[in-house]
Amino acid sequence: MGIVLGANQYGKAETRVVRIVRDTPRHTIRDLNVSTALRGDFAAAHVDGDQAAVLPTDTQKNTAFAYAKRHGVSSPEDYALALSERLLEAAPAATGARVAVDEYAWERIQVDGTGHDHAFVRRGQEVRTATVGRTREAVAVESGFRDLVVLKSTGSEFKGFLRDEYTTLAEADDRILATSLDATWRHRADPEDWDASYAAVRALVMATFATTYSRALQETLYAMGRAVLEAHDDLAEISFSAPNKHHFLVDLAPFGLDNPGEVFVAADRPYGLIEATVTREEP
Ligand SMILES: O=c1[nH]c(=O)c2[nH]c(=O)[nH]c2[nH]1
Repeated sequence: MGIVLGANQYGKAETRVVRIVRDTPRHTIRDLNVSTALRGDFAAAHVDGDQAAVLPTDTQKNTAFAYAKRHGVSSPEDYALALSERLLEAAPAATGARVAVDEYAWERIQVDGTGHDHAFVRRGQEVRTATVGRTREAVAVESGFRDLVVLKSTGSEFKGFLRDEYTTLAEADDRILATSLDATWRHRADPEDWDASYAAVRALVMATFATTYSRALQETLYAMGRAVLEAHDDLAEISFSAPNKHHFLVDLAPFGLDNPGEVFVAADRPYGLIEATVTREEP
């Protein structure tokens, strides 16, 4: 039996691109981590050592910087759309390009109640993500975030679960629910404003987390997904990955203290990992 090359792709991972707009004294900043990959007919490079069709990863990195200037970064999605188009143009052997962008948010430093023109502080919350997958026929855009850490100190229970001889978990009527949420959502139409679309989905996810009584993290994920798809007709699907950051009640009885849901130990590992996609029914 012969040996053949299977699936392959190549590109430059984690190019750190920082774009400042300084046309006026009030600057803006977009801080990106950009990964590009090409796939297609690159068999000769693998099998014969022939680089004729290979657009170097160094060039892909340079293009990421050049496009931050030429095209600009009005949003991670818009930038990734432009960069993916250019990479397909530049590499005729490629059938597909994938551009994945992480964005780190900065906000203006407040001085005497106003945001400074050119001094910023890193906003330490989630990382925003955008991924464009482009072929010569089609383009798909996914937006999302990683590591949005949220917690509610009541309004969450977990009970009525299946028990067997290895089950020791006590039923919880009122527990802490905490997670470091990852989410990605797939667009079926481009919104007018990528930043506004991102902000709206993020806000809705958080509001639903806050206001939905949770009988399990599974129910919370579904509620968040349903709320997003109901409100945003332009989205096809949303997926969540949510580690259940367990908070266990500490037994303070040895110290003569009661503990009605006040002192917890935040456990590190292991953690439950709850994942779900919420999608639309086939027509
Ligand atoms: O929200 C939860 N879902 C589970 O499936 C689960 N399993 C578990 O032990 N605790 C929890 N919590």
